[in-house]
Amino acid sequence: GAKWAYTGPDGEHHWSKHYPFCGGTFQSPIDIQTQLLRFDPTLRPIELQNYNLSANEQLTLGNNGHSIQLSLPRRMYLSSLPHRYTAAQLHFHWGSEHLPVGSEHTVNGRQFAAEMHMVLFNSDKYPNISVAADKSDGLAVLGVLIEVGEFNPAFAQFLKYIDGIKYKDQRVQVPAFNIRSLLPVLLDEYYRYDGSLTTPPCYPSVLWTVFKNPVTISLKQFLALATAIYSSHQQESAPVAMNSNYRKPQYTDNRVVLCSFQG
Ligand SMILES: NS(=O)(=O)c1c(F)c(F)c(S(=O)(=O)CCO)c(N[C@H]2CCc3ccccc32)c1F
Ligand SMILES: [Zn+2]
Repeated sequence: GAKWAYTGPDGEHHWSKHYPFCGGTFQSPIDIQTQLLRFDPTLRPIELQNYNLSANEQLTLGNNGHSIQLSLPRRMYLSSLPHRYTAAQLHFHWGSEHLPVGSEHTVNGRQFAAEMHMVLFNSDKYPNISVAADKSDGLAVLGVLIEVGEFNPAFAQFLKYIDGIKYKDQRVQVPAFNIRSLLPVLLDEYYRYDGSLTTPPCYPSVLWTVFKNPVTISLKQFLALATAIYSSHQQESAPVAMNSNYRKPQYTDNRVVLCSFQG
């Protein structure tokens, strides 16, 4: 499809020219206003199956020009939703060295340093993520807010390989690890709403789950994300640093954000 970016003439205010859904409804991310949340007692703790991967298995870590993404094995899935959602990939959104705020979802207007997204597709109904991507019940994304603080040994498991994916379309194989360790401790405290992909083609096909509790990474780990990655190919003369790869909050309109917790 047509190229898009986070700034300049192909930036987010121009996405809808080539990707009409980006100018539509049910868009993500949004600002989560905690005073307007509705507690829903039917929201069960998130349950991931087969996330404890063994080190003799390998995952593909890649730079797709918009983010860094880690492939996930198809045997990993979410079992706590009405349909089985099978894992596809996880990727990140972050700020820049000089502006360490880069999450997509905000909470009461507060933007966090970064955000991790685990993308899953409805494998009860669709054969793969590409077919599921534009179906209203096609995708589920788990969002994890990231703050700068304590060193995160789980993130280190793949961050130590990012010098191999500095440029667009580079990929490396990394030893698999326990993907659960990337998620917050409490999987029963989250926000839930209907939204979209936050990148073109912005399909309104995502059941969003954003965990209430952030995880932390160290400043050094944040800077690795914000300074070591380029959205340009290696052979290009002018390297373009990949940072601030986040879409701004969209209109909530009359969507109600549910929450799985009280108080
Ligand atoms: N923030 S987000 O969760 O909405 C989101 C992204 F931010 C993002 F960058 C990607 S991508 O594939 O890495 C690049 C552009 O699609 C995807 N990729 C998904 C979307 C559709 C699709 C189809 C095949 C493989 C991956 C994806 C995504 F779901
Ligand atoms: Zn994302």
